[in-house]
Amino acid sequence: MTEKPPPIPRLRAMTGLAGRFALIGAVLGLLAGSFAYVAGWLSPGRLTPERIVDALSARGGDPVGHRRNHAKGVCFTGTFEANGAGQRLSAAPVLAAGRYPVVGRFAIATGDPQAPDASGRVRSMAIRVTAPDGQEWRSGMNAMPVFPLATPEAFYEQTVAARVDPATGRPDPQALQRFAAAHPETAPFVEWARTAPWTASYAEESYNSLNAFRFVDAAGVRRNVRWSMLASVPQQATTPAELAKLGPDFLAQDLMARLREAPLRWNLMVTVAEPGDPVNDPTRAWPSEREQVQVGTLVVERAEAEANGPCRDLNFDPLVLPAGIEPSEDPILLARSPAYANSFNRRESEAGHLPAPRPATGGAK
Ligand code: HEM
Repeated sequence: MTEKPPPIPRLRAMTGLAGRFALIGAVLGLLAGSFAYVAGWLSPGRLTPERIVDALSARGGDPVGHRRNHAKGVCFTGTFEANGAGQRLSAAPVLAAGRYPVVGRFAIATGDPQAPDASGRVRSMAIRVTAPDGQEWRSGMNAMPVFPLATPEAFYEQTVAARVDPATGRPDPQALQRFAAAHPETAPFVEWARTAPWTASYAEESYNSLNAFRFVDAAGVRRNVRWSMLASVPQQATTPAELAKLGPDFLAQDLMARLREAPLRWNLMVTVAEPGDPVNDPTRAWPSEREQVQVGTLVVERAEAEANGPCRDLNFDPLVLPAGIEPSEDPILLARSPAYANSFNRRESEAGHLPAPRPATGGAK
């Protein structure tokens, strides 16, 4: 039997090198494949954050330099005063009795940063509460009791159906009707939009998490919850026709006028689900008799125009949560985080179109 001569050192070095190149090539190929997968190139029909935000951007004119949804808003700063009652439900540091700084934003759910305020049926409050150890609780809440849709796919389809037809300046009514007929789950939201009073003030609205989350107490016990910021200013019902007479920007003007007189307060109420309550479907409200715990008060002290305000470069990603608060498996909630990141990346990279030059200190967050 003849033995194979050992490879000469140079050849051995080369085969070693070829092996390493092959490995690097394989790793690069895998990486490229994963990027292509995430970007949706391998399955053009798949719904990606990019496609959702493209659809939001295409409803009217693309709001370059602005949020692709809730594009018109105003920044605020204030304090969350936790009373400690929330600690029974969650070990989150911002629920331990104490006062924590807040940066927030009120907005209307529109794709147009110049939309007249009277056109905004859905108003919102977003907050970032920071604990002394740096942990943050970010939350985006809307002033309606339920969300219209239960899946990101339905959200996407509705956004496409609501696209403004350049010929008429309005969405195609037939496309909207077809969408509504195919989505009976929108009924509770539609009923709210038809019957709930319109108000002339962000201060008169209460704001709801709509998605469910999980509170984890110090012993590791998990409970399904939703939360609401309850207004302390009574509602004064008005009509869209009356609101239109107040000019396009009455919401920010009203907020600033009120804050020149005194701070504004909202009570943070946590609602605890019972077994069987729908946790992964924000179109369905929970029964009104569920346990509610008031865990603190949001005190809004100061409002500033968004153009150069402290909320402009913030992403109120609802999955930035402190230890003690976890997401549910609600597909809408899980789709929000990557869509907000995509919208955030677009607007932050459109520096020339930002509402005002970026301040010298402090970048995007
Ligand atoms: C699949 C469902 C949803 C999608 C794709 C979506 C998408 C978006 C996007 C892209 C933004 C702009 C983010 C940014 O540039 O910072 C936004 C803002 C916002 N969304 Fe949603 N959203 C969804 C569902 C919801 C739900 C269920 C709520 C519940 C309350 C909500 C509340 C808000 C609020 C409050 C803002 C404004 C945040 C701010 O003031 O910066 N969204 N949404």
